[in-house]
Order: sequence, then C-alpha cells, then structure tokens
Amino acid sequence: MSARPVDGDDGAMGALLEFDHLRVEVPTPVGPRPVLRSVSLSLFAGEAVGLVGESGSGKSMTARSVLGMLPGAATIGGAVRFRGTDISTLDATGLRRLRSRDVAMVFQDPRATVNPVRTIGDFLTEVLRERGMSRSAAVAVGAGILADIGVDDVPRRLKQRPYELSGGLLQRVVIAAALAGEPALILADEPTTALDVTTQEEVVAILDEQRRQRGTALLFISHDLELATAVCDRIAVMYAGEIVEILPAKSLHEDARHPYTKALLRARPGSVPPGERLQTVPGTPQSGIEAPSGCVFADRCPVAEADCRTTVPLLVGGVACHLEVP
Ligand SMILES: Nc1ncnc2c1ncn2[C@@H]1O[C@H](COP(=O)(O)OP(=O)(O)OP(=O)(O)O)[C@@H](O)[C@H]1O
Repeated sequence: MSARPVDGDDGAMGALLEFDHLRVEVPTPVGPRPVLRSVSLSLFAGEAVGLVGESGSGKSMTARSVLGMLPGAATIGGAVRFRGTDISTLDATGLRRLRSRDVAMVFQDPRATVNPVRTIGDFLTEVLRERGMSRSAAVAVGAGILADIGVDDVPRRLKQRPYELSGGLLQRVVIAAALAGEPALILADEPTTALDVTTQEEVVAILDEQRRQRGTALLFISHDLELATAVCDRIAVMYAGEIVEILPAKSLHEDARHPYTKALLRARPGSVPPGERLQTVPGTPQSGIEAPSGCVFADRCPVAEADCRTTVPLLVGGVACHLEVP
C-alpha cells in the first residue's frame, strides 16, 4: 500500500486517484456556472475515502468525473488522474478499460444498473466474459462471490431476473458484480440510500468487509456522516462544489475545524440526548451554482467575517477556513 497523507491533501505522489483542482462548469441562463469549483483530493491504493455533504454539493459529479461521465455540455478544468494518467487524454479503448477493469461504480438504485430482462447470472459474469473468461469459469467466480457475501440458494439466484429479487438482494448482486472484475477502485454513490435501514447496514457491512479483504480502494459518497465515518479511513466534506475539510475518520469528532463540518456533526441524530431537538444546519443547502464567490459557506456560517465574502479560503492543513469555531 502506498504512503498516505496524514491529513489534508498534500501527498498526491503515488496516489491511485487524484482530483487536481477539478473545476466543472455547466451552462445556465446567466452563462456558465461552476458545479465543482476546485476539487483536490487524492485516494491511495486500498484506502476508503468518504465524500460527504448535503444535496447538490457535487459529490456525484466528482465521482462521475472519474469515469468521464460528466454532462456533455460541461466545461472541465484541472485534471482527474488515475494511476497518474489524466483521464481526459484516454481514447475510447482507454476509457472502456478504465470502466470495465480498473474502476467499478455502484449507484443508489440497483434497478437502474441491472438490465431488467437479463438473468442475474448474465449480469454478474458480464465483465469476466468480456475479458475472455469461459462461461463456466465466470459463473464459478460470480457464484463464489455471491456465496461469500451471504446470498443463499445461489444456483437459483443466477437464473432469476432482477424483478424477482428485493432491492437489498439486488444491490448485493451489483456489489458482487463490481467485485468480480477485481477493480482497484470502487465508486459507491449513496449505495444504500434506496434501501430500508436494516438492509442498509447489511449491504454497507458487505461492501466494507469485501473491499478490505481485497485491498480495493473505495470512494464512498454519502450524505450520512456517521455511515461514512464507520467505513472510511478519511472523510472529505463537500459544500457547494468545494471540499471544505479533509480529515481522518477516526478523529472526525474531536478534530473537525470547519464550521460546516461542525454544524453537520451537531445535526446528527444521537448528537443530542433523546427528547431534545436536533440542531439543523442553519439556512438551506447551496450548490456551486448558487454559492457566493468568497467562502462558499459564508451565507450560512455563524462566524463569517467580512473578508470571508471576498476571499476564497484555501484548503490548508486539511481545512478551508482560518477561523476558530467553538
Ligand atoms: N446533468 C447536469 N447538468 C447540469 N447541472 C447538473 C447536472 N447534474 C447535476 N447538476 C448540478 O450539479 C450540482 C451538483 O450535483 P451533484 O448531483 O453532484 O450533487 P450531490 O452532492 O451528489 O447531491 P445529491 O446528494 O442530491 O445527489 C447540482 O447543482 C446539480 O443541480
């Protein structure tokens, strides 16, 4: 495993995945506006990084940029590098290889991922078959992973179609298919949000256990800080198209310094005694399109000063804020 940065994001040397001042602008009626402003983040082999933040902060855009899946009309600045190669320089073959071999993506809704008319067995073995593995060998690998992750009656499951499986079971199949290709990186975009709470826990536990066993890196996208903290080594907190803080998951509660991270922590269920009202983050979430031009959090920040509205704070030492927040 490569050396990891202690905090912040200064240690890009040897990174598996590197977002380097990634900026994405989309056309709006008032001209191009940024949905990602300047995202810099490195992910190392075998590492799990959680990308957390409210709706519209740009988590999905960041993940999609890895696979070249940004909106066609978007203008892109900066770079996304996988094993040192800028993915914008890849031709169609290179992109296909990246998507089918190096990086797997697990989305929120498994039913949108799996072809509804094909069998589970076909879906599960697709990547391996594309690589030239025989059908029987591919089925053996896929079936082995399903069994490993606790799916019962595997031979029957392989013959079933997606509509015959529950959402939780189908998401396990999607995770099994992602693992079958032995990618170096899994991008998981809110992989359990569409599932009920008990199933959520099981599915996250499977993803966590399997990727640790295999040494697969994980970019785990979630609006749930607690969930991300449970499965990730580091947490990158996003707000309005910017990463405002990056810190080790295990010391998130003690070491959080950004006013937004602190507000998210106070808004967690369980952060107040039973019966007491939760403190929500004041104001409404903003996307990069709407955010002010200085510090993106200035409009909602309880300690913002005049220059916060005019100066963009740099992400230094893991935090993009120079103020001391109680
Ligand atoms: N295809 C698109 N064209 C233009 N703008 C888009 C497109 N997709 C998303 N956006 C905008 O980009 C911003 C970031 O969206 P993104 O989906 O990355 O946020 P998110 O943090 O993943 O939010 P959520 O948790 O709601 O999925 C939002 O303002 C969104 O409206």
